[in-house]
Amino acid sequence: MIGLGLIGGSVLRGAKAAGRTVWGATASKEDADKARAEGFDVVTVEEALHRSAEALVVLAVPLPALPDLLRKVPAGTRLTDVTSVKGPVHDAVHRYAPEVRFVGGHPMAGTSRSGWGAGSATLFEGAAWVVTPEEADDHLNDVMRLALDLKAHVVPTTPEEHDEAVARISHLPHLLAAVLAAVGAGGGPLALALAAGSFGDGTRVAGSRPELVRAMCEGNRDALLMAVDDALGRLGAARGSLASTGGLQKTIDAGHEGRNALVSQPQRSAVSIDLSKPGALAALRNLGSRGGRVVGLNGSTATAETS
Ligand SMILES: O=C(O)C(=O)C[C@]1(C(=O)O)C=C[C@@H](O)C=C1
Repeated sequence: MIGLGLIGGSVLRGAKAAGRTVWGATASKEDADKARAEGFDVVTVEEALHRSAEALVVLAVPLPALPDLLRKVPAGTRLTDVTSVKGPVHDAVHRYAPEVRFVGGHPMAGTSRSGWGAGSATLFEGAAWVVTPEEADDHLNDVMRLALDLKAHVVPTTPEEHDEAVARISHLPHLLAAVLAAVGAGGGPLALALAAGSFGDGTRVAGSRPELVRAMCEGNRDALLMAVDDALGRLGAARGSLASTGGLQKTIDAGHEGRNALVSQPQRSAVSIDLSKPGALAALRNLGSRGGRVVGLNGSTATAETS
């Protein structure tokens, strides 16, 4: 594990709790000291990469730190990551570490707190863990096994589809939370004194570390711009309705439907995917694109649920 912040620290703790042999490395002395105090084996980044020949290496560093790190990764290393954007990470791996074996990863869990102290072994329980494989092979199986050990379910897809989806459901919400928090605070002390559930829920992630949010949003610029345009179009229509034309109900109904689709439990059917057969990669991507997920792995057979 390289990077021992919220996500890296949680993967390290969860993997240890699942009975794996783990070690971590971080450039942050503060996170390293805290992890060592909890009994974790923390080494230098160089030592972690040196030990990496037999290990699955998880990179949990912010996107801007990846190129320098990737240049140091030995050829043949089995690598995954937890970065919230996938297209730029795949591009960086192809460019700076073309000889490594890489499966992109993104666990869909977090809190607005950061650093080793905010992590927990159970952070990923019940969460979606995206994988963006370029091949269906033993390395992909190892990455999926890690996610399943941490009690997440695996959603396989392509980097492009991932980036478009998370622009809508993660990066845009962070921007909207920032805007909403600023608008609310603009109402002064009375507005903040009255703030209750809706303001608190809608602005929670505005409490995240600003530089991490910026890196996340800028890392997915193109897809996020499209999501922002969609949001501005809807907000503009809502404003027009409110100011003059009527029809506000349409905007609110569309939101109500979107929320219902999120909270309603889809009917899921169980399927098996033989990962040793040609066509397994397409079958996995197809599963994920339709909202399905892998929930178990037995040898080279994935147990999956379609939605
Ligand atoms: O729950 C939170 O605090 C989060 O922000 C988690 C969240 C998100 O839901 O947008 C944020 C970034 C991660 O890459 C995945 C998930």
